[in-house]
Amino acid sequence: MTAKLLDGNALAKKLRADFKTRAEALAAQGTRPGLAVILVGENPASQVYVRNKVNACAEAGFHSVKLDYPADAAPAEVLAKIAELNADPAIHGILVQLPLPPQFDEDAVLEAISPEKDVDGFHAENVGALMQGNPRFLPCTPYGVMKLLEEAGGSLKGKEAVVIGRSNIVGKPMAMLLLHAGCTVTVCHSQTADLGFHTRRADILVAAVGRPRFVTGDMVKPGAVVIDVGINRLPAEQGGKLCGDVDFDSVKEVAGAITPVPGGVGPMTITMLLANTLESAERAAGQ
Ligand SMILES: NC(=O)C1=CN([C@@H]2O[C@H](COP(=O)(O)OP(=O)(O)OC[C@H]3O[C@@H](n4cnc5c(N)ncnc54)[C@H](OP(=O)(O)O)[C@@H]3O)[C@@H](O)[C@H]2O)C=CC1
Ligand SMILES: Nc1nc(=O)c2c([nH]1)NC[C@@H]1CN(c3ccc(C(=O)N[C@@H](CCC(=O)O)C(=O)O)cc3)C=[N+]21
Ligand SMILES: [Mg+2]
Repeated sequence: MTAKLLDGNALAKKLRADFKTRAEALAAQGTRPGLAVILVGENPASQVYVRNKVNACAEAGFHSVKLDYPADAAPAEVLAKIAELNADPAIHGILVQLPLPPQFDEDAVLEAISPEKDVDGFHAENVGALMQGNPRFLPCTPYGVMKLLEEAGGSLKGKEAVVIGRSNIVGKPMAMLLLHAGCTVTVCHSQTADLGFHTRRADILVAAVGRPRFVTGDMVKPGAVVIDVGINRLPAEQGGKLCGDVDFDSVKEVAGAITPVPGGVGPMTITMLLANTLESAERAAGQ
């Protein structure tokens, strides 16, 4: 292995210790940071992430509430709960786990969250603010990736960054943060002609594709920083393990630095959710 391992668990641990100190200080003044997580349906992967989020809150001394709804829940019921949480002074962050079941209009649900409590950064007002360069909350996964890049060291200015994926929750905000950091950014997707041409030019390569081991060593520029956002569960006959969108074994021999899965971007996503919730609580307390 030639690549340096970018350890998301270690960085998450370091940052969360600081958040805990700040949360205790704020609580001593009467404001304990509070996060509400809404989960609709029984998707087992979503249940794991939501449980991780709630546990992370408890460890950092945050207040949290987990609200579970059955897969056939009426959208009006969830929207009424969001309105209640918007008005609840003990709650500084509201997260609705995506994807939602088909009877829901996802955009309508995201717009119902108060932008001041939208710690995912998915509300249209916050997406617009990010694009204009005045972000209120940075979306957690791209924010976590920026922290990992900081840890990798070196300036981002003038670097070639290539993002594979253009979703609203990862690819697009990731490209925006890299652009603001001074990278020259290319966004690739399923219609990109000659993906390898782009990826082999990348000093920083971010894979958010949703396909196991999609990025192989031959697609990577020697010395590049490779960030694996993908979370894929392999079928039972292949061991049932989690794996990323990057073929770790071949890419680690070419890249200069690489994130593992698990233990890379995933724990940093949860960490930046805590960061945003704390920030929101500090704003609510007038700090
Ligand atoms: N670690 C974490 O904290 C998080 C991890 N994830 C994981 O990250 C991955 C991506 O998530 P998300 O963005 O929501 O996924 P989406 O399915 O919404 O987006 C995937 C993107 O990959 C593109 N794509 C698909 N196939 C190809 C291909 N053959 N060549 C080039 N591009 C392709 C799609 O292109 P097109 O737009 O043309 O369809 C799309 O833009 C998933 O594995 C997900 O589980 C997601 C969120 C947080
Ligand atoms: N409104 C909303 N906000 C999100 O931030 C959001 C979402 N919906 N829907 C789904 C994706 C996915 N996501 C992950 C978070 C943590 C891990 C994580 O902790 N991963 C661990 C392993 C977890 C495991 O063992 O399964 C790791 O990579 O080490 C993974 C994925 C947040 N998402
Ligand atoms: Mg999607």
